[in-house]
Amino acid sequence: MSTVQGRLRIAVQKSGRLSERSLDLVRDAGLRVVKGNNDLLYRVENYPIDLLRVRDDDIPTFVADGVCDLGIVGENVLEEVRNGGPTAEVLMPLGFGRCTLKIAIPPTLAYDGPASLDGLRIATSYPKILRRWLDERNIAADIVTMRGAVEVAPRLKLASAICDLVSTGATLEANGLAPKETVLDSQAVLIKSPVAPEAGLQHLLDSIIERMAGVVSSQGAKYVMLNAPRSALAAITAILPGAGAPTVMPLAGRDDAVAVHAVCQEAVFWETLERLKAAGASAILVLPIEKMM
Ligand SMILES: Nc1ncnc2c1ncn2[C@@H]1O[C@H](COP(=O)(O)OP(=O)(O)OP(=O)(O)O)[C@@H](O)[C@H]1O
Ligand SMILES: O=P(O)(O)OC[C@H]1O[C@H](OP(=O)(O)OP(=O)(O)O)[C@H](O)[C@@H]1O
Ligand SMILES: [Mg+2]
Repeated sequence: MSTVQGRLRIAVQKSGRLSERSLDLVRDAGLRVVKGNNDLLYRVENYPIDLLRVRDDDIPTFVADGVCDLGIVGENVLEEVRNGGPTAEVLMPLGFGRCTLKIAIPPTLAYDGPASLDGLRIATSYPKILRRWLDERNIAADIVTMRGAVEVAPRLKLASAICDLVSTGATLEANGLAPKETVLDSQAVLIKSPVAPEAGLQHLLDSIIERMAGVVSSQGAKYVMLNAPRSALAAITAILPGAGAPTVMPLAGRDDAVAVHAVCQEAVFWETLERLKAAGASAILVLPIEKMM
């Protein structure tokens, strides 16, 4: 049994880059989170659920071992912590915490592809992922494991290259390093324990997962309504970004035109509206979607 005293547990990062968005997801799924005196555990007041707030490195293990039923963690951490034992199941990517694990070098180092790393020392917080990447390419390099501030390693002559997370690239630039290889693309994912909750909580667990999937898929989605000449219907439908089959309805007193309603899964830009208008659409409305299931 993974649960304690009839409550589900969700592991989230306590304080860091994923904390706020993880809490947002939990709240958007309809869970009312109460911050009590206990910093490690936040209670959900409208369901028997607790949020366990921990270091992100511990989340995969907590979920794999059944200490928590669900967890929100970066793919980079999940990959690094992976061992031979039971593993958490990845349910879905969450669309935030996007970053890339990259190998970067100072400009003074000659670089002509991954083979140039042979015989070098590379500093990283992700020794296992890096070792696998190097082994797959038959590169023999030394790995220096650092917990943080990896980007200073070349300046301290601790290593010739680094392998670290990058999003905007500002940290690399500030340290005079240039990215050369992508080792892993990462984002936050929802993970589930292989250990089933007690029978009475299975339904709640399924429902929370379904709600979270709804929150994620409605992110950025828009509801588009417009009027279109019947003759331009095919052209207009083709312009709507990421829309399935739209709903087409008659317009009172107008045989030549229809109303079109569609859920667009991709961003609807001003350019999209201009193209729709040029194709004959009028009275175009773009509305946010609050919930989707
Ligand atoms: N620059 C970035 N941009 C976007 N996402 C990032 C960036 N750096 C890291 N991340 C993602 O956010 C996760 C958490 O990053 P953070 O820096 O808060 O971790 P941490 O310092 O290891 O925190 P903890 O104290 O929980 O161990 C990373 O594992 C990664 O998935
Ligand atoms: O490409 P950038 O946008 O500059 O982001 C990259 C930086 O972000 C991460 O560190 P973070 O700021 O989370 O601090 P940490 O090293 O203390 O975890 C990562 O380790 C890099 O240092
Ligand atoms: Mg960490």
